[in-house]
Amino acid sequence: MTQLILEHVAAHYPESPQPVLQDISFSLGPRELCVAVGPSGSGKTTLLNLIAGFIAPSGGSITLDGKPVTGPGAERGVVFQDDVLLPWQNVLENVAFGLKLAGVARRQREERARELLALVDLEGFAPRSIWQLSGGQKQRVGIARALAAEPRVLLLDEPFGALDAFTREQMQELLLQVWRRTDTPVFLITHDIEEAIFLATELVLLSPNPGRIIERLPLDFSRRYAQGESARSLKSDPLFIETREHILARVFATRDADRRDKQASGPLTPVPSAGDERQAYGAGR
Ligand SMILES: Nc1ncnc2c1ncn2[C@@H]1O[C@H](COP(=O)(O)OP(=O)(O)OP(=O)(O)O)[C@@H](O)[C@H]1O
Repeated sequence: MTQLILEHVAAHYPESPQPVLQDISFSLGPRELCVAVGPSGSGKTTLLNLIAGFIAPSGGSITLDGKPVTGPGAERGVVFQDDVLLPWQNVLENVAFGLKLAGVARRQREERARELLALVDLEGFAPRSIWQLSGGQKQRVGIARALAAEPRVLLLDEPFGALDAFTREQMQELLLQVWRRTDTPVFLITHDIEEAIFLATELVLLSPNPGRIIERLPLDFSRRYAQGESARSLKSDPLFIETREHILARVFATRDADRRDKQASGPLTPVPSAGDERQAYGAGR
């Protein structure tokens, strides 16, 4: 049973005067989908990069099934916001690329890639070129490619951030279908609070300066979706709206505290309107 455990993790870039992340502890187990949400600069990407093994923590520990994470590895599949697919290869070859590098025979890897394309609703797209795909389709290829090596954990860095609102909602539902069918634990970061509440079985709310967890919230909207409730009815459920307003209030409260600290020590910064801010956190729809 997969278990990713972070204990008192800290991160410090040599250039920055204070830690970027401080005292981060949480775990991710089977059938869980952990979403880290927080304003820009709260360290979301840094956290994902630590789990992926792209950077090393300056304190604390990260283990996957008891083994310390010391660098990138095939047991952690990563999908980025602007997933870089190989433009000179077709869709099938892109999905099978990691398997080719791992020495898997052509027939086997193509069979596996076709299964994954079916999983992300891209049957029939195998021979297409990358430039013939929409943004949402490219992200689906990215998810299929990340799953090809049968990772024990799937890590997604703002995977739907560049998509229009409609495609984004479709992709959220697709991700939940993939999550339910593969049983792969997922760690996802986003700045979109509504997306976080819809997808998470546990929501981790980060606050900046230094990045730290200010709230952990168990949620069950994604499980209810997996059991057949529609996304629309879940997102208009009074509990969903109450949770969204609660998280927004916490984000604004820490933002205000942060701004007071900055104004006490420097020149005034322009204050965005409340509407702009709700939009920035995906709550203006
Ligand atoms: N390679 C780096 N070197 C130095 N500082 C960095 C580096 N990467 C990020 N930072 C700083 O660390 C802080 C957290 O950045 P990070 O990208 O992890 O936050 P984020 O929450 O993902 O932000 P966003 O939502 O804007 O992507 C920021 O202040 C950023 O400037």
